[in-house]
Amino acid sequence: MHSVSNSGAIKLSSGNNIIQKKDNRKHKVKITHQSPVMGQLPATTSSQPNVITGDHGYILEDVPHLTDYIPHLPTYPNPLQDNPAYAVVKQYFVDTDDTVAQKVYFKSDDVHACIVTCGGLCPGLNTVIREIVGSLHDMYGVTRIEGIEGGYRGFYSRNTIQLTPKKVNGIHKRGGTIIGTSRGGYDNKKIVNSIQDRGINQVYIIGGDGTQKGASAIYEEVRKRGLQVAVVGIPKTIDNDIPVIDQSFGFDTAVEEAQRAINAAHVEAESNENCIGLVKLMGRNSGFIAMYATLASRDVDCCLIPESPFYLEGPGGLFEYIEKRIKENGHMVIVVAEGAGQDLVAESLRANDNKDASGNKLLDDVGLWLSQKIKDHFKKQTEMEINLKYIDPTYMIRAVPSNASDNVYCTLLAQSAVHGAMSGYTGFTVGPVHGRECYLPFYRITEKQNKVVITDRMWARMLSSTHQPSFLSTKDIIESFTDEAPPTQLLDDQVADNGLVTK
Ligand SMILES: Nc1ncnc2c1ncn2[C@@H]1O[C@H](COP(=O)(O)OP(=O)(O)OP(=O)(O)O)[C@@H](O)[C@H]1O
Ligand SMILES: O=P(O)(O)OC[C@H]1O[C@](O)(CO)[C@@H](O)[C@@H]1O
Ligand SMILES: [Mg+2]
Repeated sequence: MHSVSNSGAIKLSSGNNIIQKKDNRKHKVKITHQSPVMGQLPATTSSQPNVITGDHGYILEDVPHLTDYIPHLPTYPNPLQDNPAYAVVKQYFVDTDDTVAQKVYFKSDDVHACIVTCGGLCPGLNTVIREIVGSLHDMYGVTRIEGIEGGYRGFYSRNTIQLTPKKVNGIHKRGGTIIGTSRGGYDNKKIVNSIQDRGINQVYIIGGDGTQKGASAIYEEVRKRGLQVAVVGIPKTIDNDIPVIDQSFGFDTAVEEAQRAINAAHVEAESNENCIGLVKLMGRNSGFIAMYATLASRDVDCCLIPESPFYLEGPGGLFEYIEKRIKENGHMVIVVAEGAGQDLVAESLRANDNKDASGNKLLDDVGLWLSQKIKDHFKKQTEMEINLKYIDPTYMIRAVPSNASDNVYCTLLAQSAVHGAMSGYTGFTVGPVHGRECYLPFYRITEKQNKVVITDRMWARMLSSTHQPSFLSTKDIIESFTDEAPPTQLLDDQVADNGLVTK
C-alpha cells in the first residue's frame, strides 16, 4: 500500500488498484498499466476528464464526483451498514476491496430518482428498472422513484410513472420496457429544466451509444448549472457495440434466442432438397450477434457481418461457396447480420440516405436482397435447382425477456449504478471490465464503437467452424486498418489495453 499524507492526496492499494481519497470516497480509475503507483490528483475545476499519465505508461483517470464542482457537500452514514444483508459481512465497509462506501452523499429521504429507457428494445430493460427500484428502496430506503415515459422526450412531454417495488415486481419476466422507449426527441435544455423543476437528484439513463452521448451532455449541463444531481448511465444494446465493457446486457439472451431461428433454418434446409436456410439477425454496425450465434449453433455454413466485406460472383465468392456446399451436403445455412454487405445492396438498389429519428442510417434489407440474388443466380447461371427459406427473426430476438444469466447481470449493473450515485459519483456508466464491476466516465464509452475484429481469434474460430471463405486478401485486411486502428479486443493470451477500473 502506498500513500501520501498531504491534503487531497490519494493512496493506492497496489494489490487491487483502488484509489482512495482522504475523505474515504474511492475514486474509480482507469489503469492501463498495472503497477504500483503514487500520485496526486489535482483539484478538478472543469468537466474535462482528469487524466494523468505517469512516466512508466500508467494512466490514472478520475470518475467525476459531485464534490468536484460542489465542495463541502455533507455526507451521511451509509444506511447499508444497518442492512441485515450487508451488515454481517463487515469487510464490505472496512476492506480495501469493499464495494460499499462508508459515507453517502444523499440522505435517503431527500433522494428523488428517475429512470429513463431510450433507443431500441433489448432483453433485460425491465430487469434493470426493477433492480434500480429494488436497490434504492431496499438498500437505501428511497421511496421517491419515477419512470420517465417514452424515452428522452418524456422528460418534457409526458407524465411520469411512480415506480414502487410492488409496481416493478415480476416485470423482469416480461420483454420490452414498462416505461416505454423512443428514438429522437433529445432536447438537452428542456430535459435538464425538467430535472431541475421536478427536483430530481438522481437520473438513471438506460440506453445504447446514442443514449449515452445524450446522458453525457445532460451531465455536462447539470454540472454547468451546479446541481447536486447524479447522472448515471447503464449501457444497453443487443448489438454489443459499446466499447470497454466486457459485454452488454441482453446480448446473451439475443444470441440464445437466435438459436431458435437458426435451428428452424437448419431443419428446413435438411428436410428439403438443395435447400438454403437464410437467417437475418440484428447488428447494424457490429456483427457480434451473428458471430456468436453462428459459433454456438455449429449448423451454420456461412456467417456474413458488417465488419467483413464479401462478394457474390467469381472465384472465392459467395455463389461459388454455396454451390460447393450444396453439392457436398445437399443443404446449407447462412446467417447474415443486417448491416452486412450494405455497399453491395446500395450498388444494386437505389441509394438510400434515410435516417431514423435519432439520426441512425436506415439500412437496406440485406436478407431479402441476398435471397433474391441467390435465387436469380441459381436460376439463370447454373443447372442446379435450389430451394431457399428466408427467416427474419430480428425483432423477436430483442423482444423476449432476458434469460437467467442476463437477469443476474442486470441486477449487478443496477446495484452498481445505485451504489455509485449514492456515493456521489456522477457522469459515469457502469459495466464489467475484465469481470469486475466498474465505473467509467461517459467519454470512455462514447468515443468509439465496439466491433468484431476480423483479425482476432474469435472470428478465426468462427471461420473454422463454418469453413466459409474469408472473402479477404491480406491486402484487404491491411487496407481495412489504414483509416482506423483496429478496435481493442481481448485475445486469449494477451492483456488488452482497455485497462482496469476498479470499484
Ligand atoms: N449524439 C447525441 N447527443 C445527444 N443525444 C443523442 C445523441 N445520439 C442519440 N441521442 C438520443 O439518444 C436516444 C437514443 O439514441 P439511439 O436511437 O441512437 O439509440 P441508442 O441509445 O444508440 O440505442 P440502440 O442503437 O442500441 O437502439 C434518442 O432519443 C436520441 O435522440
Ligand atoms: O427498428 P428500430 O427499433 O429502430 O431498431 C433497429 C435497430 O436497433 C438495434 O436493435 C439496436 O438496438 C439494431 O440492431 C437495429 O438496427
Ligand atoms: Mg445505437
